Amino acid sequence: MRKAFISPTKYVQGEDELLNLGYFVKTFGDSALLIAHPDDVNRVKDKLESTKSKFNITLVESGFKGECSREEVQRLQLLAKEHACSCTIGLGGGKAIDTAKCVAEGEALIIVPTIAATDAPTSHSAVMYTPEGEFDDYAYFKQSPSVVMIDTTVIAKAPTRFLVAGMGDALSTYFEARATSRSYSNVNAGLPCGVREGVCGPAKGTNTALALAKFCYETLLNDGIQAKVSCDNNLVTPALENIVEANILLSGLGFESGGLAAAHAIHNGLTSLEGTHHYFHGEKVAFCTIAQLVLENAAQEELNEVLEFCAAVDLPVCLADIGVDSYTYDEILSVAKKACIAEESIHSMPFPITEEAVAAAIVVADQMGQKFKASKDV
Ligand SMILES: NC(=O)c1ccc[n+]([C@@H]2O[C@H](COP(=O)([O-])OP(=O)(O)OC[C@H]3O[C@@H](n4cnc5c(N)ncnc54)[C@H](O)[C@@H]3O)[C@@H](O)[C@H]2O)c1
Ligand SMILES: [Zn+2]
Repeated sequence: MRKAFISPTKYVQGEDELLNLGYFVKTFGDSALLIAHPDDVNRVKDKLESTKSKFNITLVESGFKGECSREEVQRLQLLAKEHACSCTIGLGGGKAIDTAKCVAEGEALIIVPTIAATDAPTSHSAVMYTPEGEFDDYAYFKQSPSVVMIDTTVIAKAPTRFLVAGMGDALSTYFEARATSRSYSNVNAGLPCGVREGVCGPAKGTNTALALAKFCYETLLNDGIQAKVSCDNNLVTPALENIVEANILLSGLGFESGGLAAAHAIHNGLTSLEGTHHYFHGEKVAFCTIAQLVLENAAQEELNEVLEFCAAVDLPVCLADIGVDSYTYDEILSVAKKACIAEESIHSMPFPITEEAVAAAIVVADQMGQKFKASKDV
């Protein structure tokens, strides 16, 4: 059986790690294109100035506009060429990071997340949008980033809601990898080699990736609550460090090499409900994890464990928690239809999928979440 595993060449995290950025730039040359929103640059301005002068490098600021679109990628690639930059840096949230991946096209790329809200940093893929923010396409590159470096002091100072959303994204990782492994479905780590070009065929997940995904879930249960309190107080603690690692490294390796299944497909389906648009990716994924557990009729004990965790760290457990206060069955069926299109990862579940079964799982997950909340209120 053909299996694949993919990861960044180097992952490093620590307090004030940003001060070492110049060292990593220097391994490629003397200058880097800095893809970052001006607000995010300002947040870490002192550290950037310090590393620039210590390592004698130039950072070409790009005024990133905030969306990973074809137009923005083209503009930034021209800028990199004009300034003959030796490498690309993506600094900020998932959108700046994905844009940097598109600009670098798998070469000489340093990723510096300033929030731990998604598992985008380590992956060799990017999600592209139109300049207006509508989904456009997925892009896959020949390699993952060369370096992923995380300054935990910066993450601890960012609003806690980002860290908690990252826990929501990481929450689905084990359950989706487990489903993918049970169905022997293909994983993203096998892309783009083969599948698109027809060269060497798709690949299944490794035992390694499944073990990392499981450890990701265990870390959330062990350290999630304390990490949230640490972030509320802008402090770095071992628990916060463990959660940063879980949200970014374990979840990133887990989803790319372990596989996605129902939770992320239902998340994509939910974009058809306007109310959800104001919520973060990971917040929606948390509810969708509950929906996947209902869809696969997971043990009640497991469902309760996930509900307890979500409630403890303030992640959504029902549709009202992600902006959907009321709905009709037809609206939920249209979410399910979108989640079930042929290309979606929901077909990695280890049993045949119907739109009606998915709609039922969403409604029942919502009811379970509401009941759980009500039981906590009394
Ligand atoms: N490629 C992948 O593998 C992958 C995986 C998951 C998500 N994604 C993509 O990631 C994107 C979502 O990422 P996101 O949730 O990080 O959103 P985002 O990139 O839009 O960032 C959210 C906001 O936080 C701000 N920000 C960054 N650092 C900050 C800090 N320290 N303090 C305060 N604010 C700060 C950003 O400027 C931005 O305004 C989506 O486009 C999604 O498709 C990609
Ligand atoms: Zn995700």
